Amino acid sequence: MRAFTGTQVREAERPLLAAGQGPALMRRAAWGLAEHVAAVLRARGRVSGATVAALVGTGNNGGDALWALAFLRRRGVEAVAVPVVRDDDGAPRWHAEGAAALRAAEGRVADAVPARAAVVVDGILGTGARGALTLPAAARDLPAGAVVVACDVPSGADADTGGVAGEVLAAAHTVTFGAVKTGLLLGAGAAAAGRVHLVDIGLGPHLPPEPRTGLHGVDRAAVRRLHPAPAPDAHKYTRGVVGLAAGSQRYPGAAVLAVGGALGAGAGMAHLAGPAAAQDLVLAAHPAALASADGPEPDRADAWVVGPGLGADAEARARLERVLDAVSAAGREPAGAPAVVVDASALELVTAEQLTALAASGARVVLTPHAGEWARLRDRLPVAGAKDADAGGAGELERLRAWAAAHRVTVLLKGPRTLVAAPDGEAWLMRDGGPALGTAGTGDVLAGVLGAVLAADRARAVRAGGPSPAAGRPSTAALAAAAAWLHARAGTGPAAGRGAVADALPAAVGTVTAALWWEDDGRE
Ligand SMILES: NC(=O)C1=CN([C@@H]2O[C@H](COP(=O)(O)OP(=O)(O)OC[C@H]3O[C@@H](n4cnc5c(N)ncnc54)[C@H](O)[C@@H]3O)[C@@H](O)[C@H]2O)[C@@H](O)CC1
Repeated sequence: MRAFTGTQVREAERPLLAAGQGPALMRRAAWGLAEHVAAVLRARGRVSGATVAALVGTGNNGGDALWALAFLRRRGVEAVAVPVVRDDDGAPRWHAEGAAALRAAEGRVADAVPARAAVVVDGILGTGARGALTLPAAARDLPAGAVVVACDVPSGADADTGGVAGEVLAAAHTVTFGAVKTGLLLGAGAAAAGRVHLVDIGLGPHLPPEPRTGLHGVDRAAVRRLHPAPAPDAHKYTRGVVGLAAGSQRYPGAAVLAVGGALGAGAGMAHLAGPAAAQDLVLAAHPAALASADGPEPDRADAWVVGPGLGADAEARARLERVLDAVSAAGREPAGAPAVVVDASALELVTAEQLTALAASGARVVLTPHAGEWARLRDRLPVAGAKDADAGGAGELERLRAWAAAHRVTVLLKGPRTLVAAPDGEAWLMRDGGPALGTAGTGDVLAGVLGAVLAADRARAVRAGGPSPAAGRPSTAALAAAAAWLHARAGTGPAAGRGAVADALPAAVGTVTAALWWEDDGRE
């Protein structure tokens, strides 16, 4: 799935409209809308005899709603159109052909939504909305039991950003046309959209093809491609070695969680670089792990995870530097630089110069802040244009993209929904997380999972003859999204431990990864 801004969808429609296909597109959209409304009615009882009202605005969004009412009328629905704008002479100001279709189907026009309405279609505003909306009176007192189904976009939500400048009409379902709009997935727009259903109206070939536009969604099938089962002849080195600079005298537990995440996600080897206290805990919890003061040999690691439980003292800074030096040095080796995950404490320490050096080394670099770390990162390493954007919706996405581009690193912003943005603008949204993962320590596990996913990718590339960004190699942002999906499934799916405490998460990651890899040969 890839979502596009409302503006991109309007661009895609333009040649079709110029070719006179507007009415056909509208009928296709309205047909899909009517189908979804009928499904809602069926789930609640009968279609025929039910009442559906539509709040109808002045533009094509209202036109869709009028056509949908006309189609529903033919299925025995009582169809009631409520115009939200009337001219001085009292005539509704709305889509003329849509209104004619409704009249021909013997639909009604009323000033208010009847109390018996089972569904209210919101056809007030779609992608043509500009600025703040004040809800019309007819949208204020809807019958308590009526299900609101938004036509294309919930009125009041910005189809590009998900921002809501004024009022918004919250829906249980949004039936959207041509492509999922980013504003339905982000910010307040996502909250107002309810469940999103896509109706294909044939825009596919006209939408921008480049991966850096739009917003990618991640699902199980994508993760199977991005983090595939090891090759039949795989061994620990070809499955990827993860080095972890994690844990400290003060925070040894973070090392246990990060190492657990890496092992759970199937790393061939996880090797802690840390102080004695962290080494002891890691080995007690994960006998399969290695632990030493310095971690793997610089040319052995396929990915480094630096930061969980590192602390903020001079020693932490020195450990971060050691990892970054090792990565930059390895960048000159034939095998190229290992990937780096910069997490937790390391996000508070890393400098702009270090990020520049990492980018120059050719390493895949992913920073994994949560909201608080992201705010501090932006303050500490500011980027022009990325500061004042509206943080409520896709403003956040644009800010992430701008920051990632300026520092030439991929950023994974974790939270109930996780956004990933790459320097070239490629962006991913992972929506399967949620509050179950909002406890201390889950981020450490994610850092380890991401380390394993990046390490496996590099090890595959080395085997294939070199880690240069050969065609067909997945993007860093895609790999980061895959790691976030594994982590979210582990925290929220059937594999999640009771109470969803981070301590149980690595084992759940193992269950999810094993199911992903071996399900076809019955080893689940
Ligand atoms: N263009 C196309 O090819 C297709 C468009 N479709 C529908 O058309 C919609 C876009 O239609 P339009 O471009 O006519 O735009 P809309 O119907 O979204 O809104 C435009 C109207 O709303 C008014 N308006 C804008 N902002 C307002 C605000 N803040 N408060 C009050 N009134 C405001 C404008 O003055 C204008 O009259 C899409 O969302 C979709 O539902 C579909 O029929 C599919 C095909």
